[in-house]
Amino acid sequence: MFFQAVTLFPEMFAALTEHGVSGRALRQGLWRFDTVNPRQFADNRLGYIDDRPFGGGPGMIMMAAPLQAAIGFARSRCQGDSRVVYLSPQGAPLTHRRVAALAQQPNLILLCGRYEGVDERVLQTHVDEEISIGDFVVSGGELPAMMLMDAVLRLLPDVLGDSRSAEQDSFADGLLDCPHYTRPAEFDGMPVPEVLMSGNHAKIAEWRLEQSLRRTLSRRPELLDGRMFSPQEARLLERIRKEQAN
Ligand SMILES: c1cc(-c2cnc[nH]2)ccn1
Repeated sequence: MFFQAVTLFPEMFAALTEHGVSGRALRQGLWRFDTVNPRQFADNRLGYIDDRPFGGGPGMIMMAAPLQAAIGFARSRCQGDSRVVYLSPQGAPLTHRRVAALAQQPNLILLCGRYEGVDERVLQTHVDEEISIGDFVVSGGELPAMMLMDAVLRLLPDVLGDSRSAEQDSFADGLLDCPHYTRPAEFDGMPVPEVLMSGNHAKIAEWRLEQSLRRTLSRRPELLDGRMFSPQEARLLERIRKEQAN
């Protein structure tokens, strides 16, 4: 996977490239990263890359030409297909399913806007999809881009070192994750659920699945809409729903 970020703040991406699982994987060569700063493509002496919005209104808009040139340069560095993603509150919500699809791409170019946004004409001609990480506005696309990158990188082979971790993540099976515990066995007078100390791996797995179903049903019931259930999941759901009905 070759990630490129079109960004006015390339140094922000150190959060991913110099730290944690993603930084280690980068050093191991499991993925590649580079940035392109639109300011180097400004077609004026002072490096302007934004201007006032036609029609008036607050703030500035990023101009189309420097962004188009930056995206073109990023694409020229890709071997094979590349996909351009613009991070914006107007985009389609990022879900695990979308992350898994993006993880299949060899080259992803992430366009990070600043100011009040970017000229619509570059979105219409050079962006393949718009993605939102939530219904809120932040100062720019860089943090949303890093969240998308982190979620994608966790799904790449060998990045986590233990593939079970990604499978256990919330949403990996369409359910919220179960509760987790570690030492001490009693903390602040609160014990660890006995089943987790039993050494019975089948019972532990069933307890964890039941907890995931309970948590999903109570916190995000819409995630269960249209989802297929295994016989074990259906049995556990039936038991939970009966219990809640009484
Ligand atoms: C993706 C991008 C953004 C965003 C980009 N620039 C300001 N906010 C917000 C949510 N999801």
